[in-house]
Amino acid sequence: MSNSNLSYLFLLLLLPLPLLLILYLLVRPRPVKIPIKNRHVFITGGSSGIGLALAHQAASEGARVSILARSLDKLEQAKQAIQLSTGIDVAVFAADVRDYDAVSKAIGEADPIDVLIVNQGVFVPQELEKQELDEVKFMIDVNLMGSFHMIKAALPSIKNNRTDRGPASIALMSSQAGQVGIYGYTAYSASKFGLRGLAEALQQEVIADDIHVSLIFPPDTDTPGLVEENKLRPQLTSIIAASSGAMKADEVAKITFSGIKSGSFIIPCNFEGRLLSIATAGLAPQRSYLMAFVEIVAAGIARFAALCFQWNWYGSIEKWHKQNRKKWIHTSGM
Ligand SMILES: NC(=O)C1=CN([C@@H]2O[C@H](COP(=O)(O)OP(=O)(O)OC[C@H]3O[C@@H](n4cnc5c(N)ncnc54)[C@H](OP(=O)(O)O)[C@@H]3O)[C@@H](O)[C@H]2O)C=CC1
Ligand SMILES: CCCCCCCCCCCCCCCC(=O)[C@@H](N)CO
Repeated sequence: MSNSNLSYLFLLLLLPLPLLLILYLLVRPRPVKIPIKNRHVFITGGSSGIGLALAHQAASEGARVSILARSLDKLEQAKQAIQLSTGIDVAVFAADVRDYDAVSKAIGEADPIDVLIVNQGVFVPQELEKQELDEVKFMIDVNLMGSFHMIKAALPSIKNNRTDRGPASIALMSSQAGQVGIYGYTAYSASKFGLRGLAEALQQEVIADDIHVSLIFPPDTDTPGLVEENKLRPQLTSIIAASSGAMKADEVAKITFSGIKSGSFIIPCNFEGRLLSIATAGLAPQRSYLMAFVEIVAAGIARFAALCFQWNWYGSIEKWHKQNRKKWIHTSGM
């Protein structure tokens, strides 16, 4: 290469630097580190699946841990399992997140909270046309209203009584189905998209109190909840959800805590999740100037990738309908 070509190459490599510098000065809220050790982590839905893995992880990182769910039996089992593997004594609270009085009572009895993880969730996949409104309401009530109840009840204590007045966190368990609507998930996706509106608005309201909001977006994760879900899932739901690789609850828990500790607003869990988060960055807060840089540079490509996924999904839907029409013609003897 000639000398002048080399200097062009050099200039080209320098081109992103001003943008990086601008982003470094620009991103809000500012970066933050949220400690976990010796602090009180309160996890809803902590007796099973992802919540239980979160409780194990928190205990193993030296946190004080509380878990809340409906069934006292499952809570006691979880408590014993965590005690056995980490030696940490977990506090348990039996309450239904749909019952605000029961939630407030639990929060009143618990120690002041430093990190609240609102993880409880229910999922009944079915086409809206077939789904009873009771089921729709059940998902909205547990996943969305239940999260409001938890946050509303816990906020005063997080704000005023937390350990050492250090930075606090409120983390909400969404789903990749809370970033893109998926066949069979009208109610579930709506409940999880709702959490994002809640989280974006809440972050602006609590930033002055040094409280930091996170949203976690896992793909299909191997849990007792997923085993139940799989018994009901429409075939197309499974086909489309398989666009993102499945994970273990332990992996999701590890990623969740590293995201919470770095104050990330959006916490993707796998490679597809990172793509999805770039494609749906929207007006979400971003503390990392490097991630902000990636979002800006990759925006066009991510939109193109999103359109490719939609092409693939609508192709599956079309194919499924064609096959089923054939079956129908066949069975009805036409
Ligand atoms: N597994 C997956 O594929 C994915 C899950 N998610 C989300 O992760 C979260 C956890 O899911 P997962 O671990 O699979 O679920 P599980 O069904 O394994 O566990 C759910 C937990 O929530 C509790 N819970 C359910 N309803 C209520 C209620 N009304 N009040 C209080 N607690 C309740 C359950 O205990 P109890 O029944 O005793 O109340 C249990 O502890 C959910 O928000 C889910 O939407 C996101 C993406 C993928
Ligand atoms: C740029 C474009 C990137 C595209 C990647 C797209 C992948 C989307 C897959 C969505 C999977 C939804 C799983 C829901 C899991 C869940 O919440 C239920 N198991 C209930 O718990």
